Amino acid sequence: MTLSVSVRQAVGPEDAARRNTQGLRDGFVIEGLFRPGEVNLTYSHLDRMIVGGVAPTDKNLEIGHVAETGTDSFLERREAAVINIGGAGTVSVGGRDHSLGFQEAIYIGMGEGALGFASDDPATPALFYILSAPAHRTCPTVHITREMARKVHLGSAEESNHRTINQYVHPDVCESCQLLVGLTMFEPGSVWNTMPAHVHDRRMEVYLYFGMAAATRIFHFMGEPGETRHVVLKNHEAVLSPGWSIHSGAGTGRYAFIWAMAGDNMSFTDMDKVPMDALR
Ligand SMILES: O=C(O)C(=O)C[C@H](O)C(=O)CO
Ligand SMILES: [Zn+2]
Repeated sequence: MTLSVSVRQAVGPEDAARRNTQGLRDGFVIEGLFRPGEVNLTYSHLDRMIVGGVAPTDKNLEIGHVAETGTDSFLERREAAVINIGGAGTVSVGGRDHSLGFQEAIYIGMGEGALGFASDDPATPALFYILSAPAHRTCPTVHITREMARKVHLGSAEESNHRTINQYVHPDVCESCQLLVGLTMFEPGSVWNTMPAHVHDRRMEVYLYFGMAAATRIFHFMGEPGETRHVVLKNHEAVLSPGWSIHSGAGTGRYAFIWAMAGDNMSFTDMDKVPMDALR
């Protein structure tokens, strides 16, 4: 089977607070995203965000019909973004090929038809990370380079959170209906992301952690501010964040992460900051 889809129902805060470690992972953590030669999608009922990984080897892979969307083709009523975090590869959109190098992205507008994926060299396969949300109009498909991303510098070495947020799918870079996508990178020695923490009930969010050594782990914090929990994540694991949950992490070593949001508005800065005294 080259295409598999798993469905995640929405989990509320009271339910999450009662779950043990495995229960939290079952509800929120996405493991095994990049399986060689496969397309692996998770359909989340949080704003109907689809989170996927495609790792082509010697054969090209395709996303055409996805039964869970109830439409003839995957993008009939959806938009998507793809970021490559592996070797060089090609994404075919509506019959046109786009070469994507490491950390390059493509925004794909609604109605573009089937998507094709290929690696330039099966020995160093491309790792295409996919995010897709329902759309209400077609925005132009745009190839987004690392240079095009809007940069926001945050934090400091003293607070161990000196980092740059690279906003790839953002109104200042390209149009989209509801997707906002970016990639956060750290200065050496900085390990904390998104602390002080925030919530945004208007939008869900999903984090994919990558660029980690095999033994590195992320302690990812989630939950309502007064009822926090954590999950321990390794390289290439993603975690879903409902609007009511903080989403913050600390790494035991070097890492980067891709964040993506969908929901009621497109305002990256629309966040409710959580005062330190409110965290428990
Ligand atoms: O490092 C950070 O802080 C982030 O990257 C935060 C995310 O972009 C986010 O949570 C946006 O709502
Ligand atoms: Zn956020």
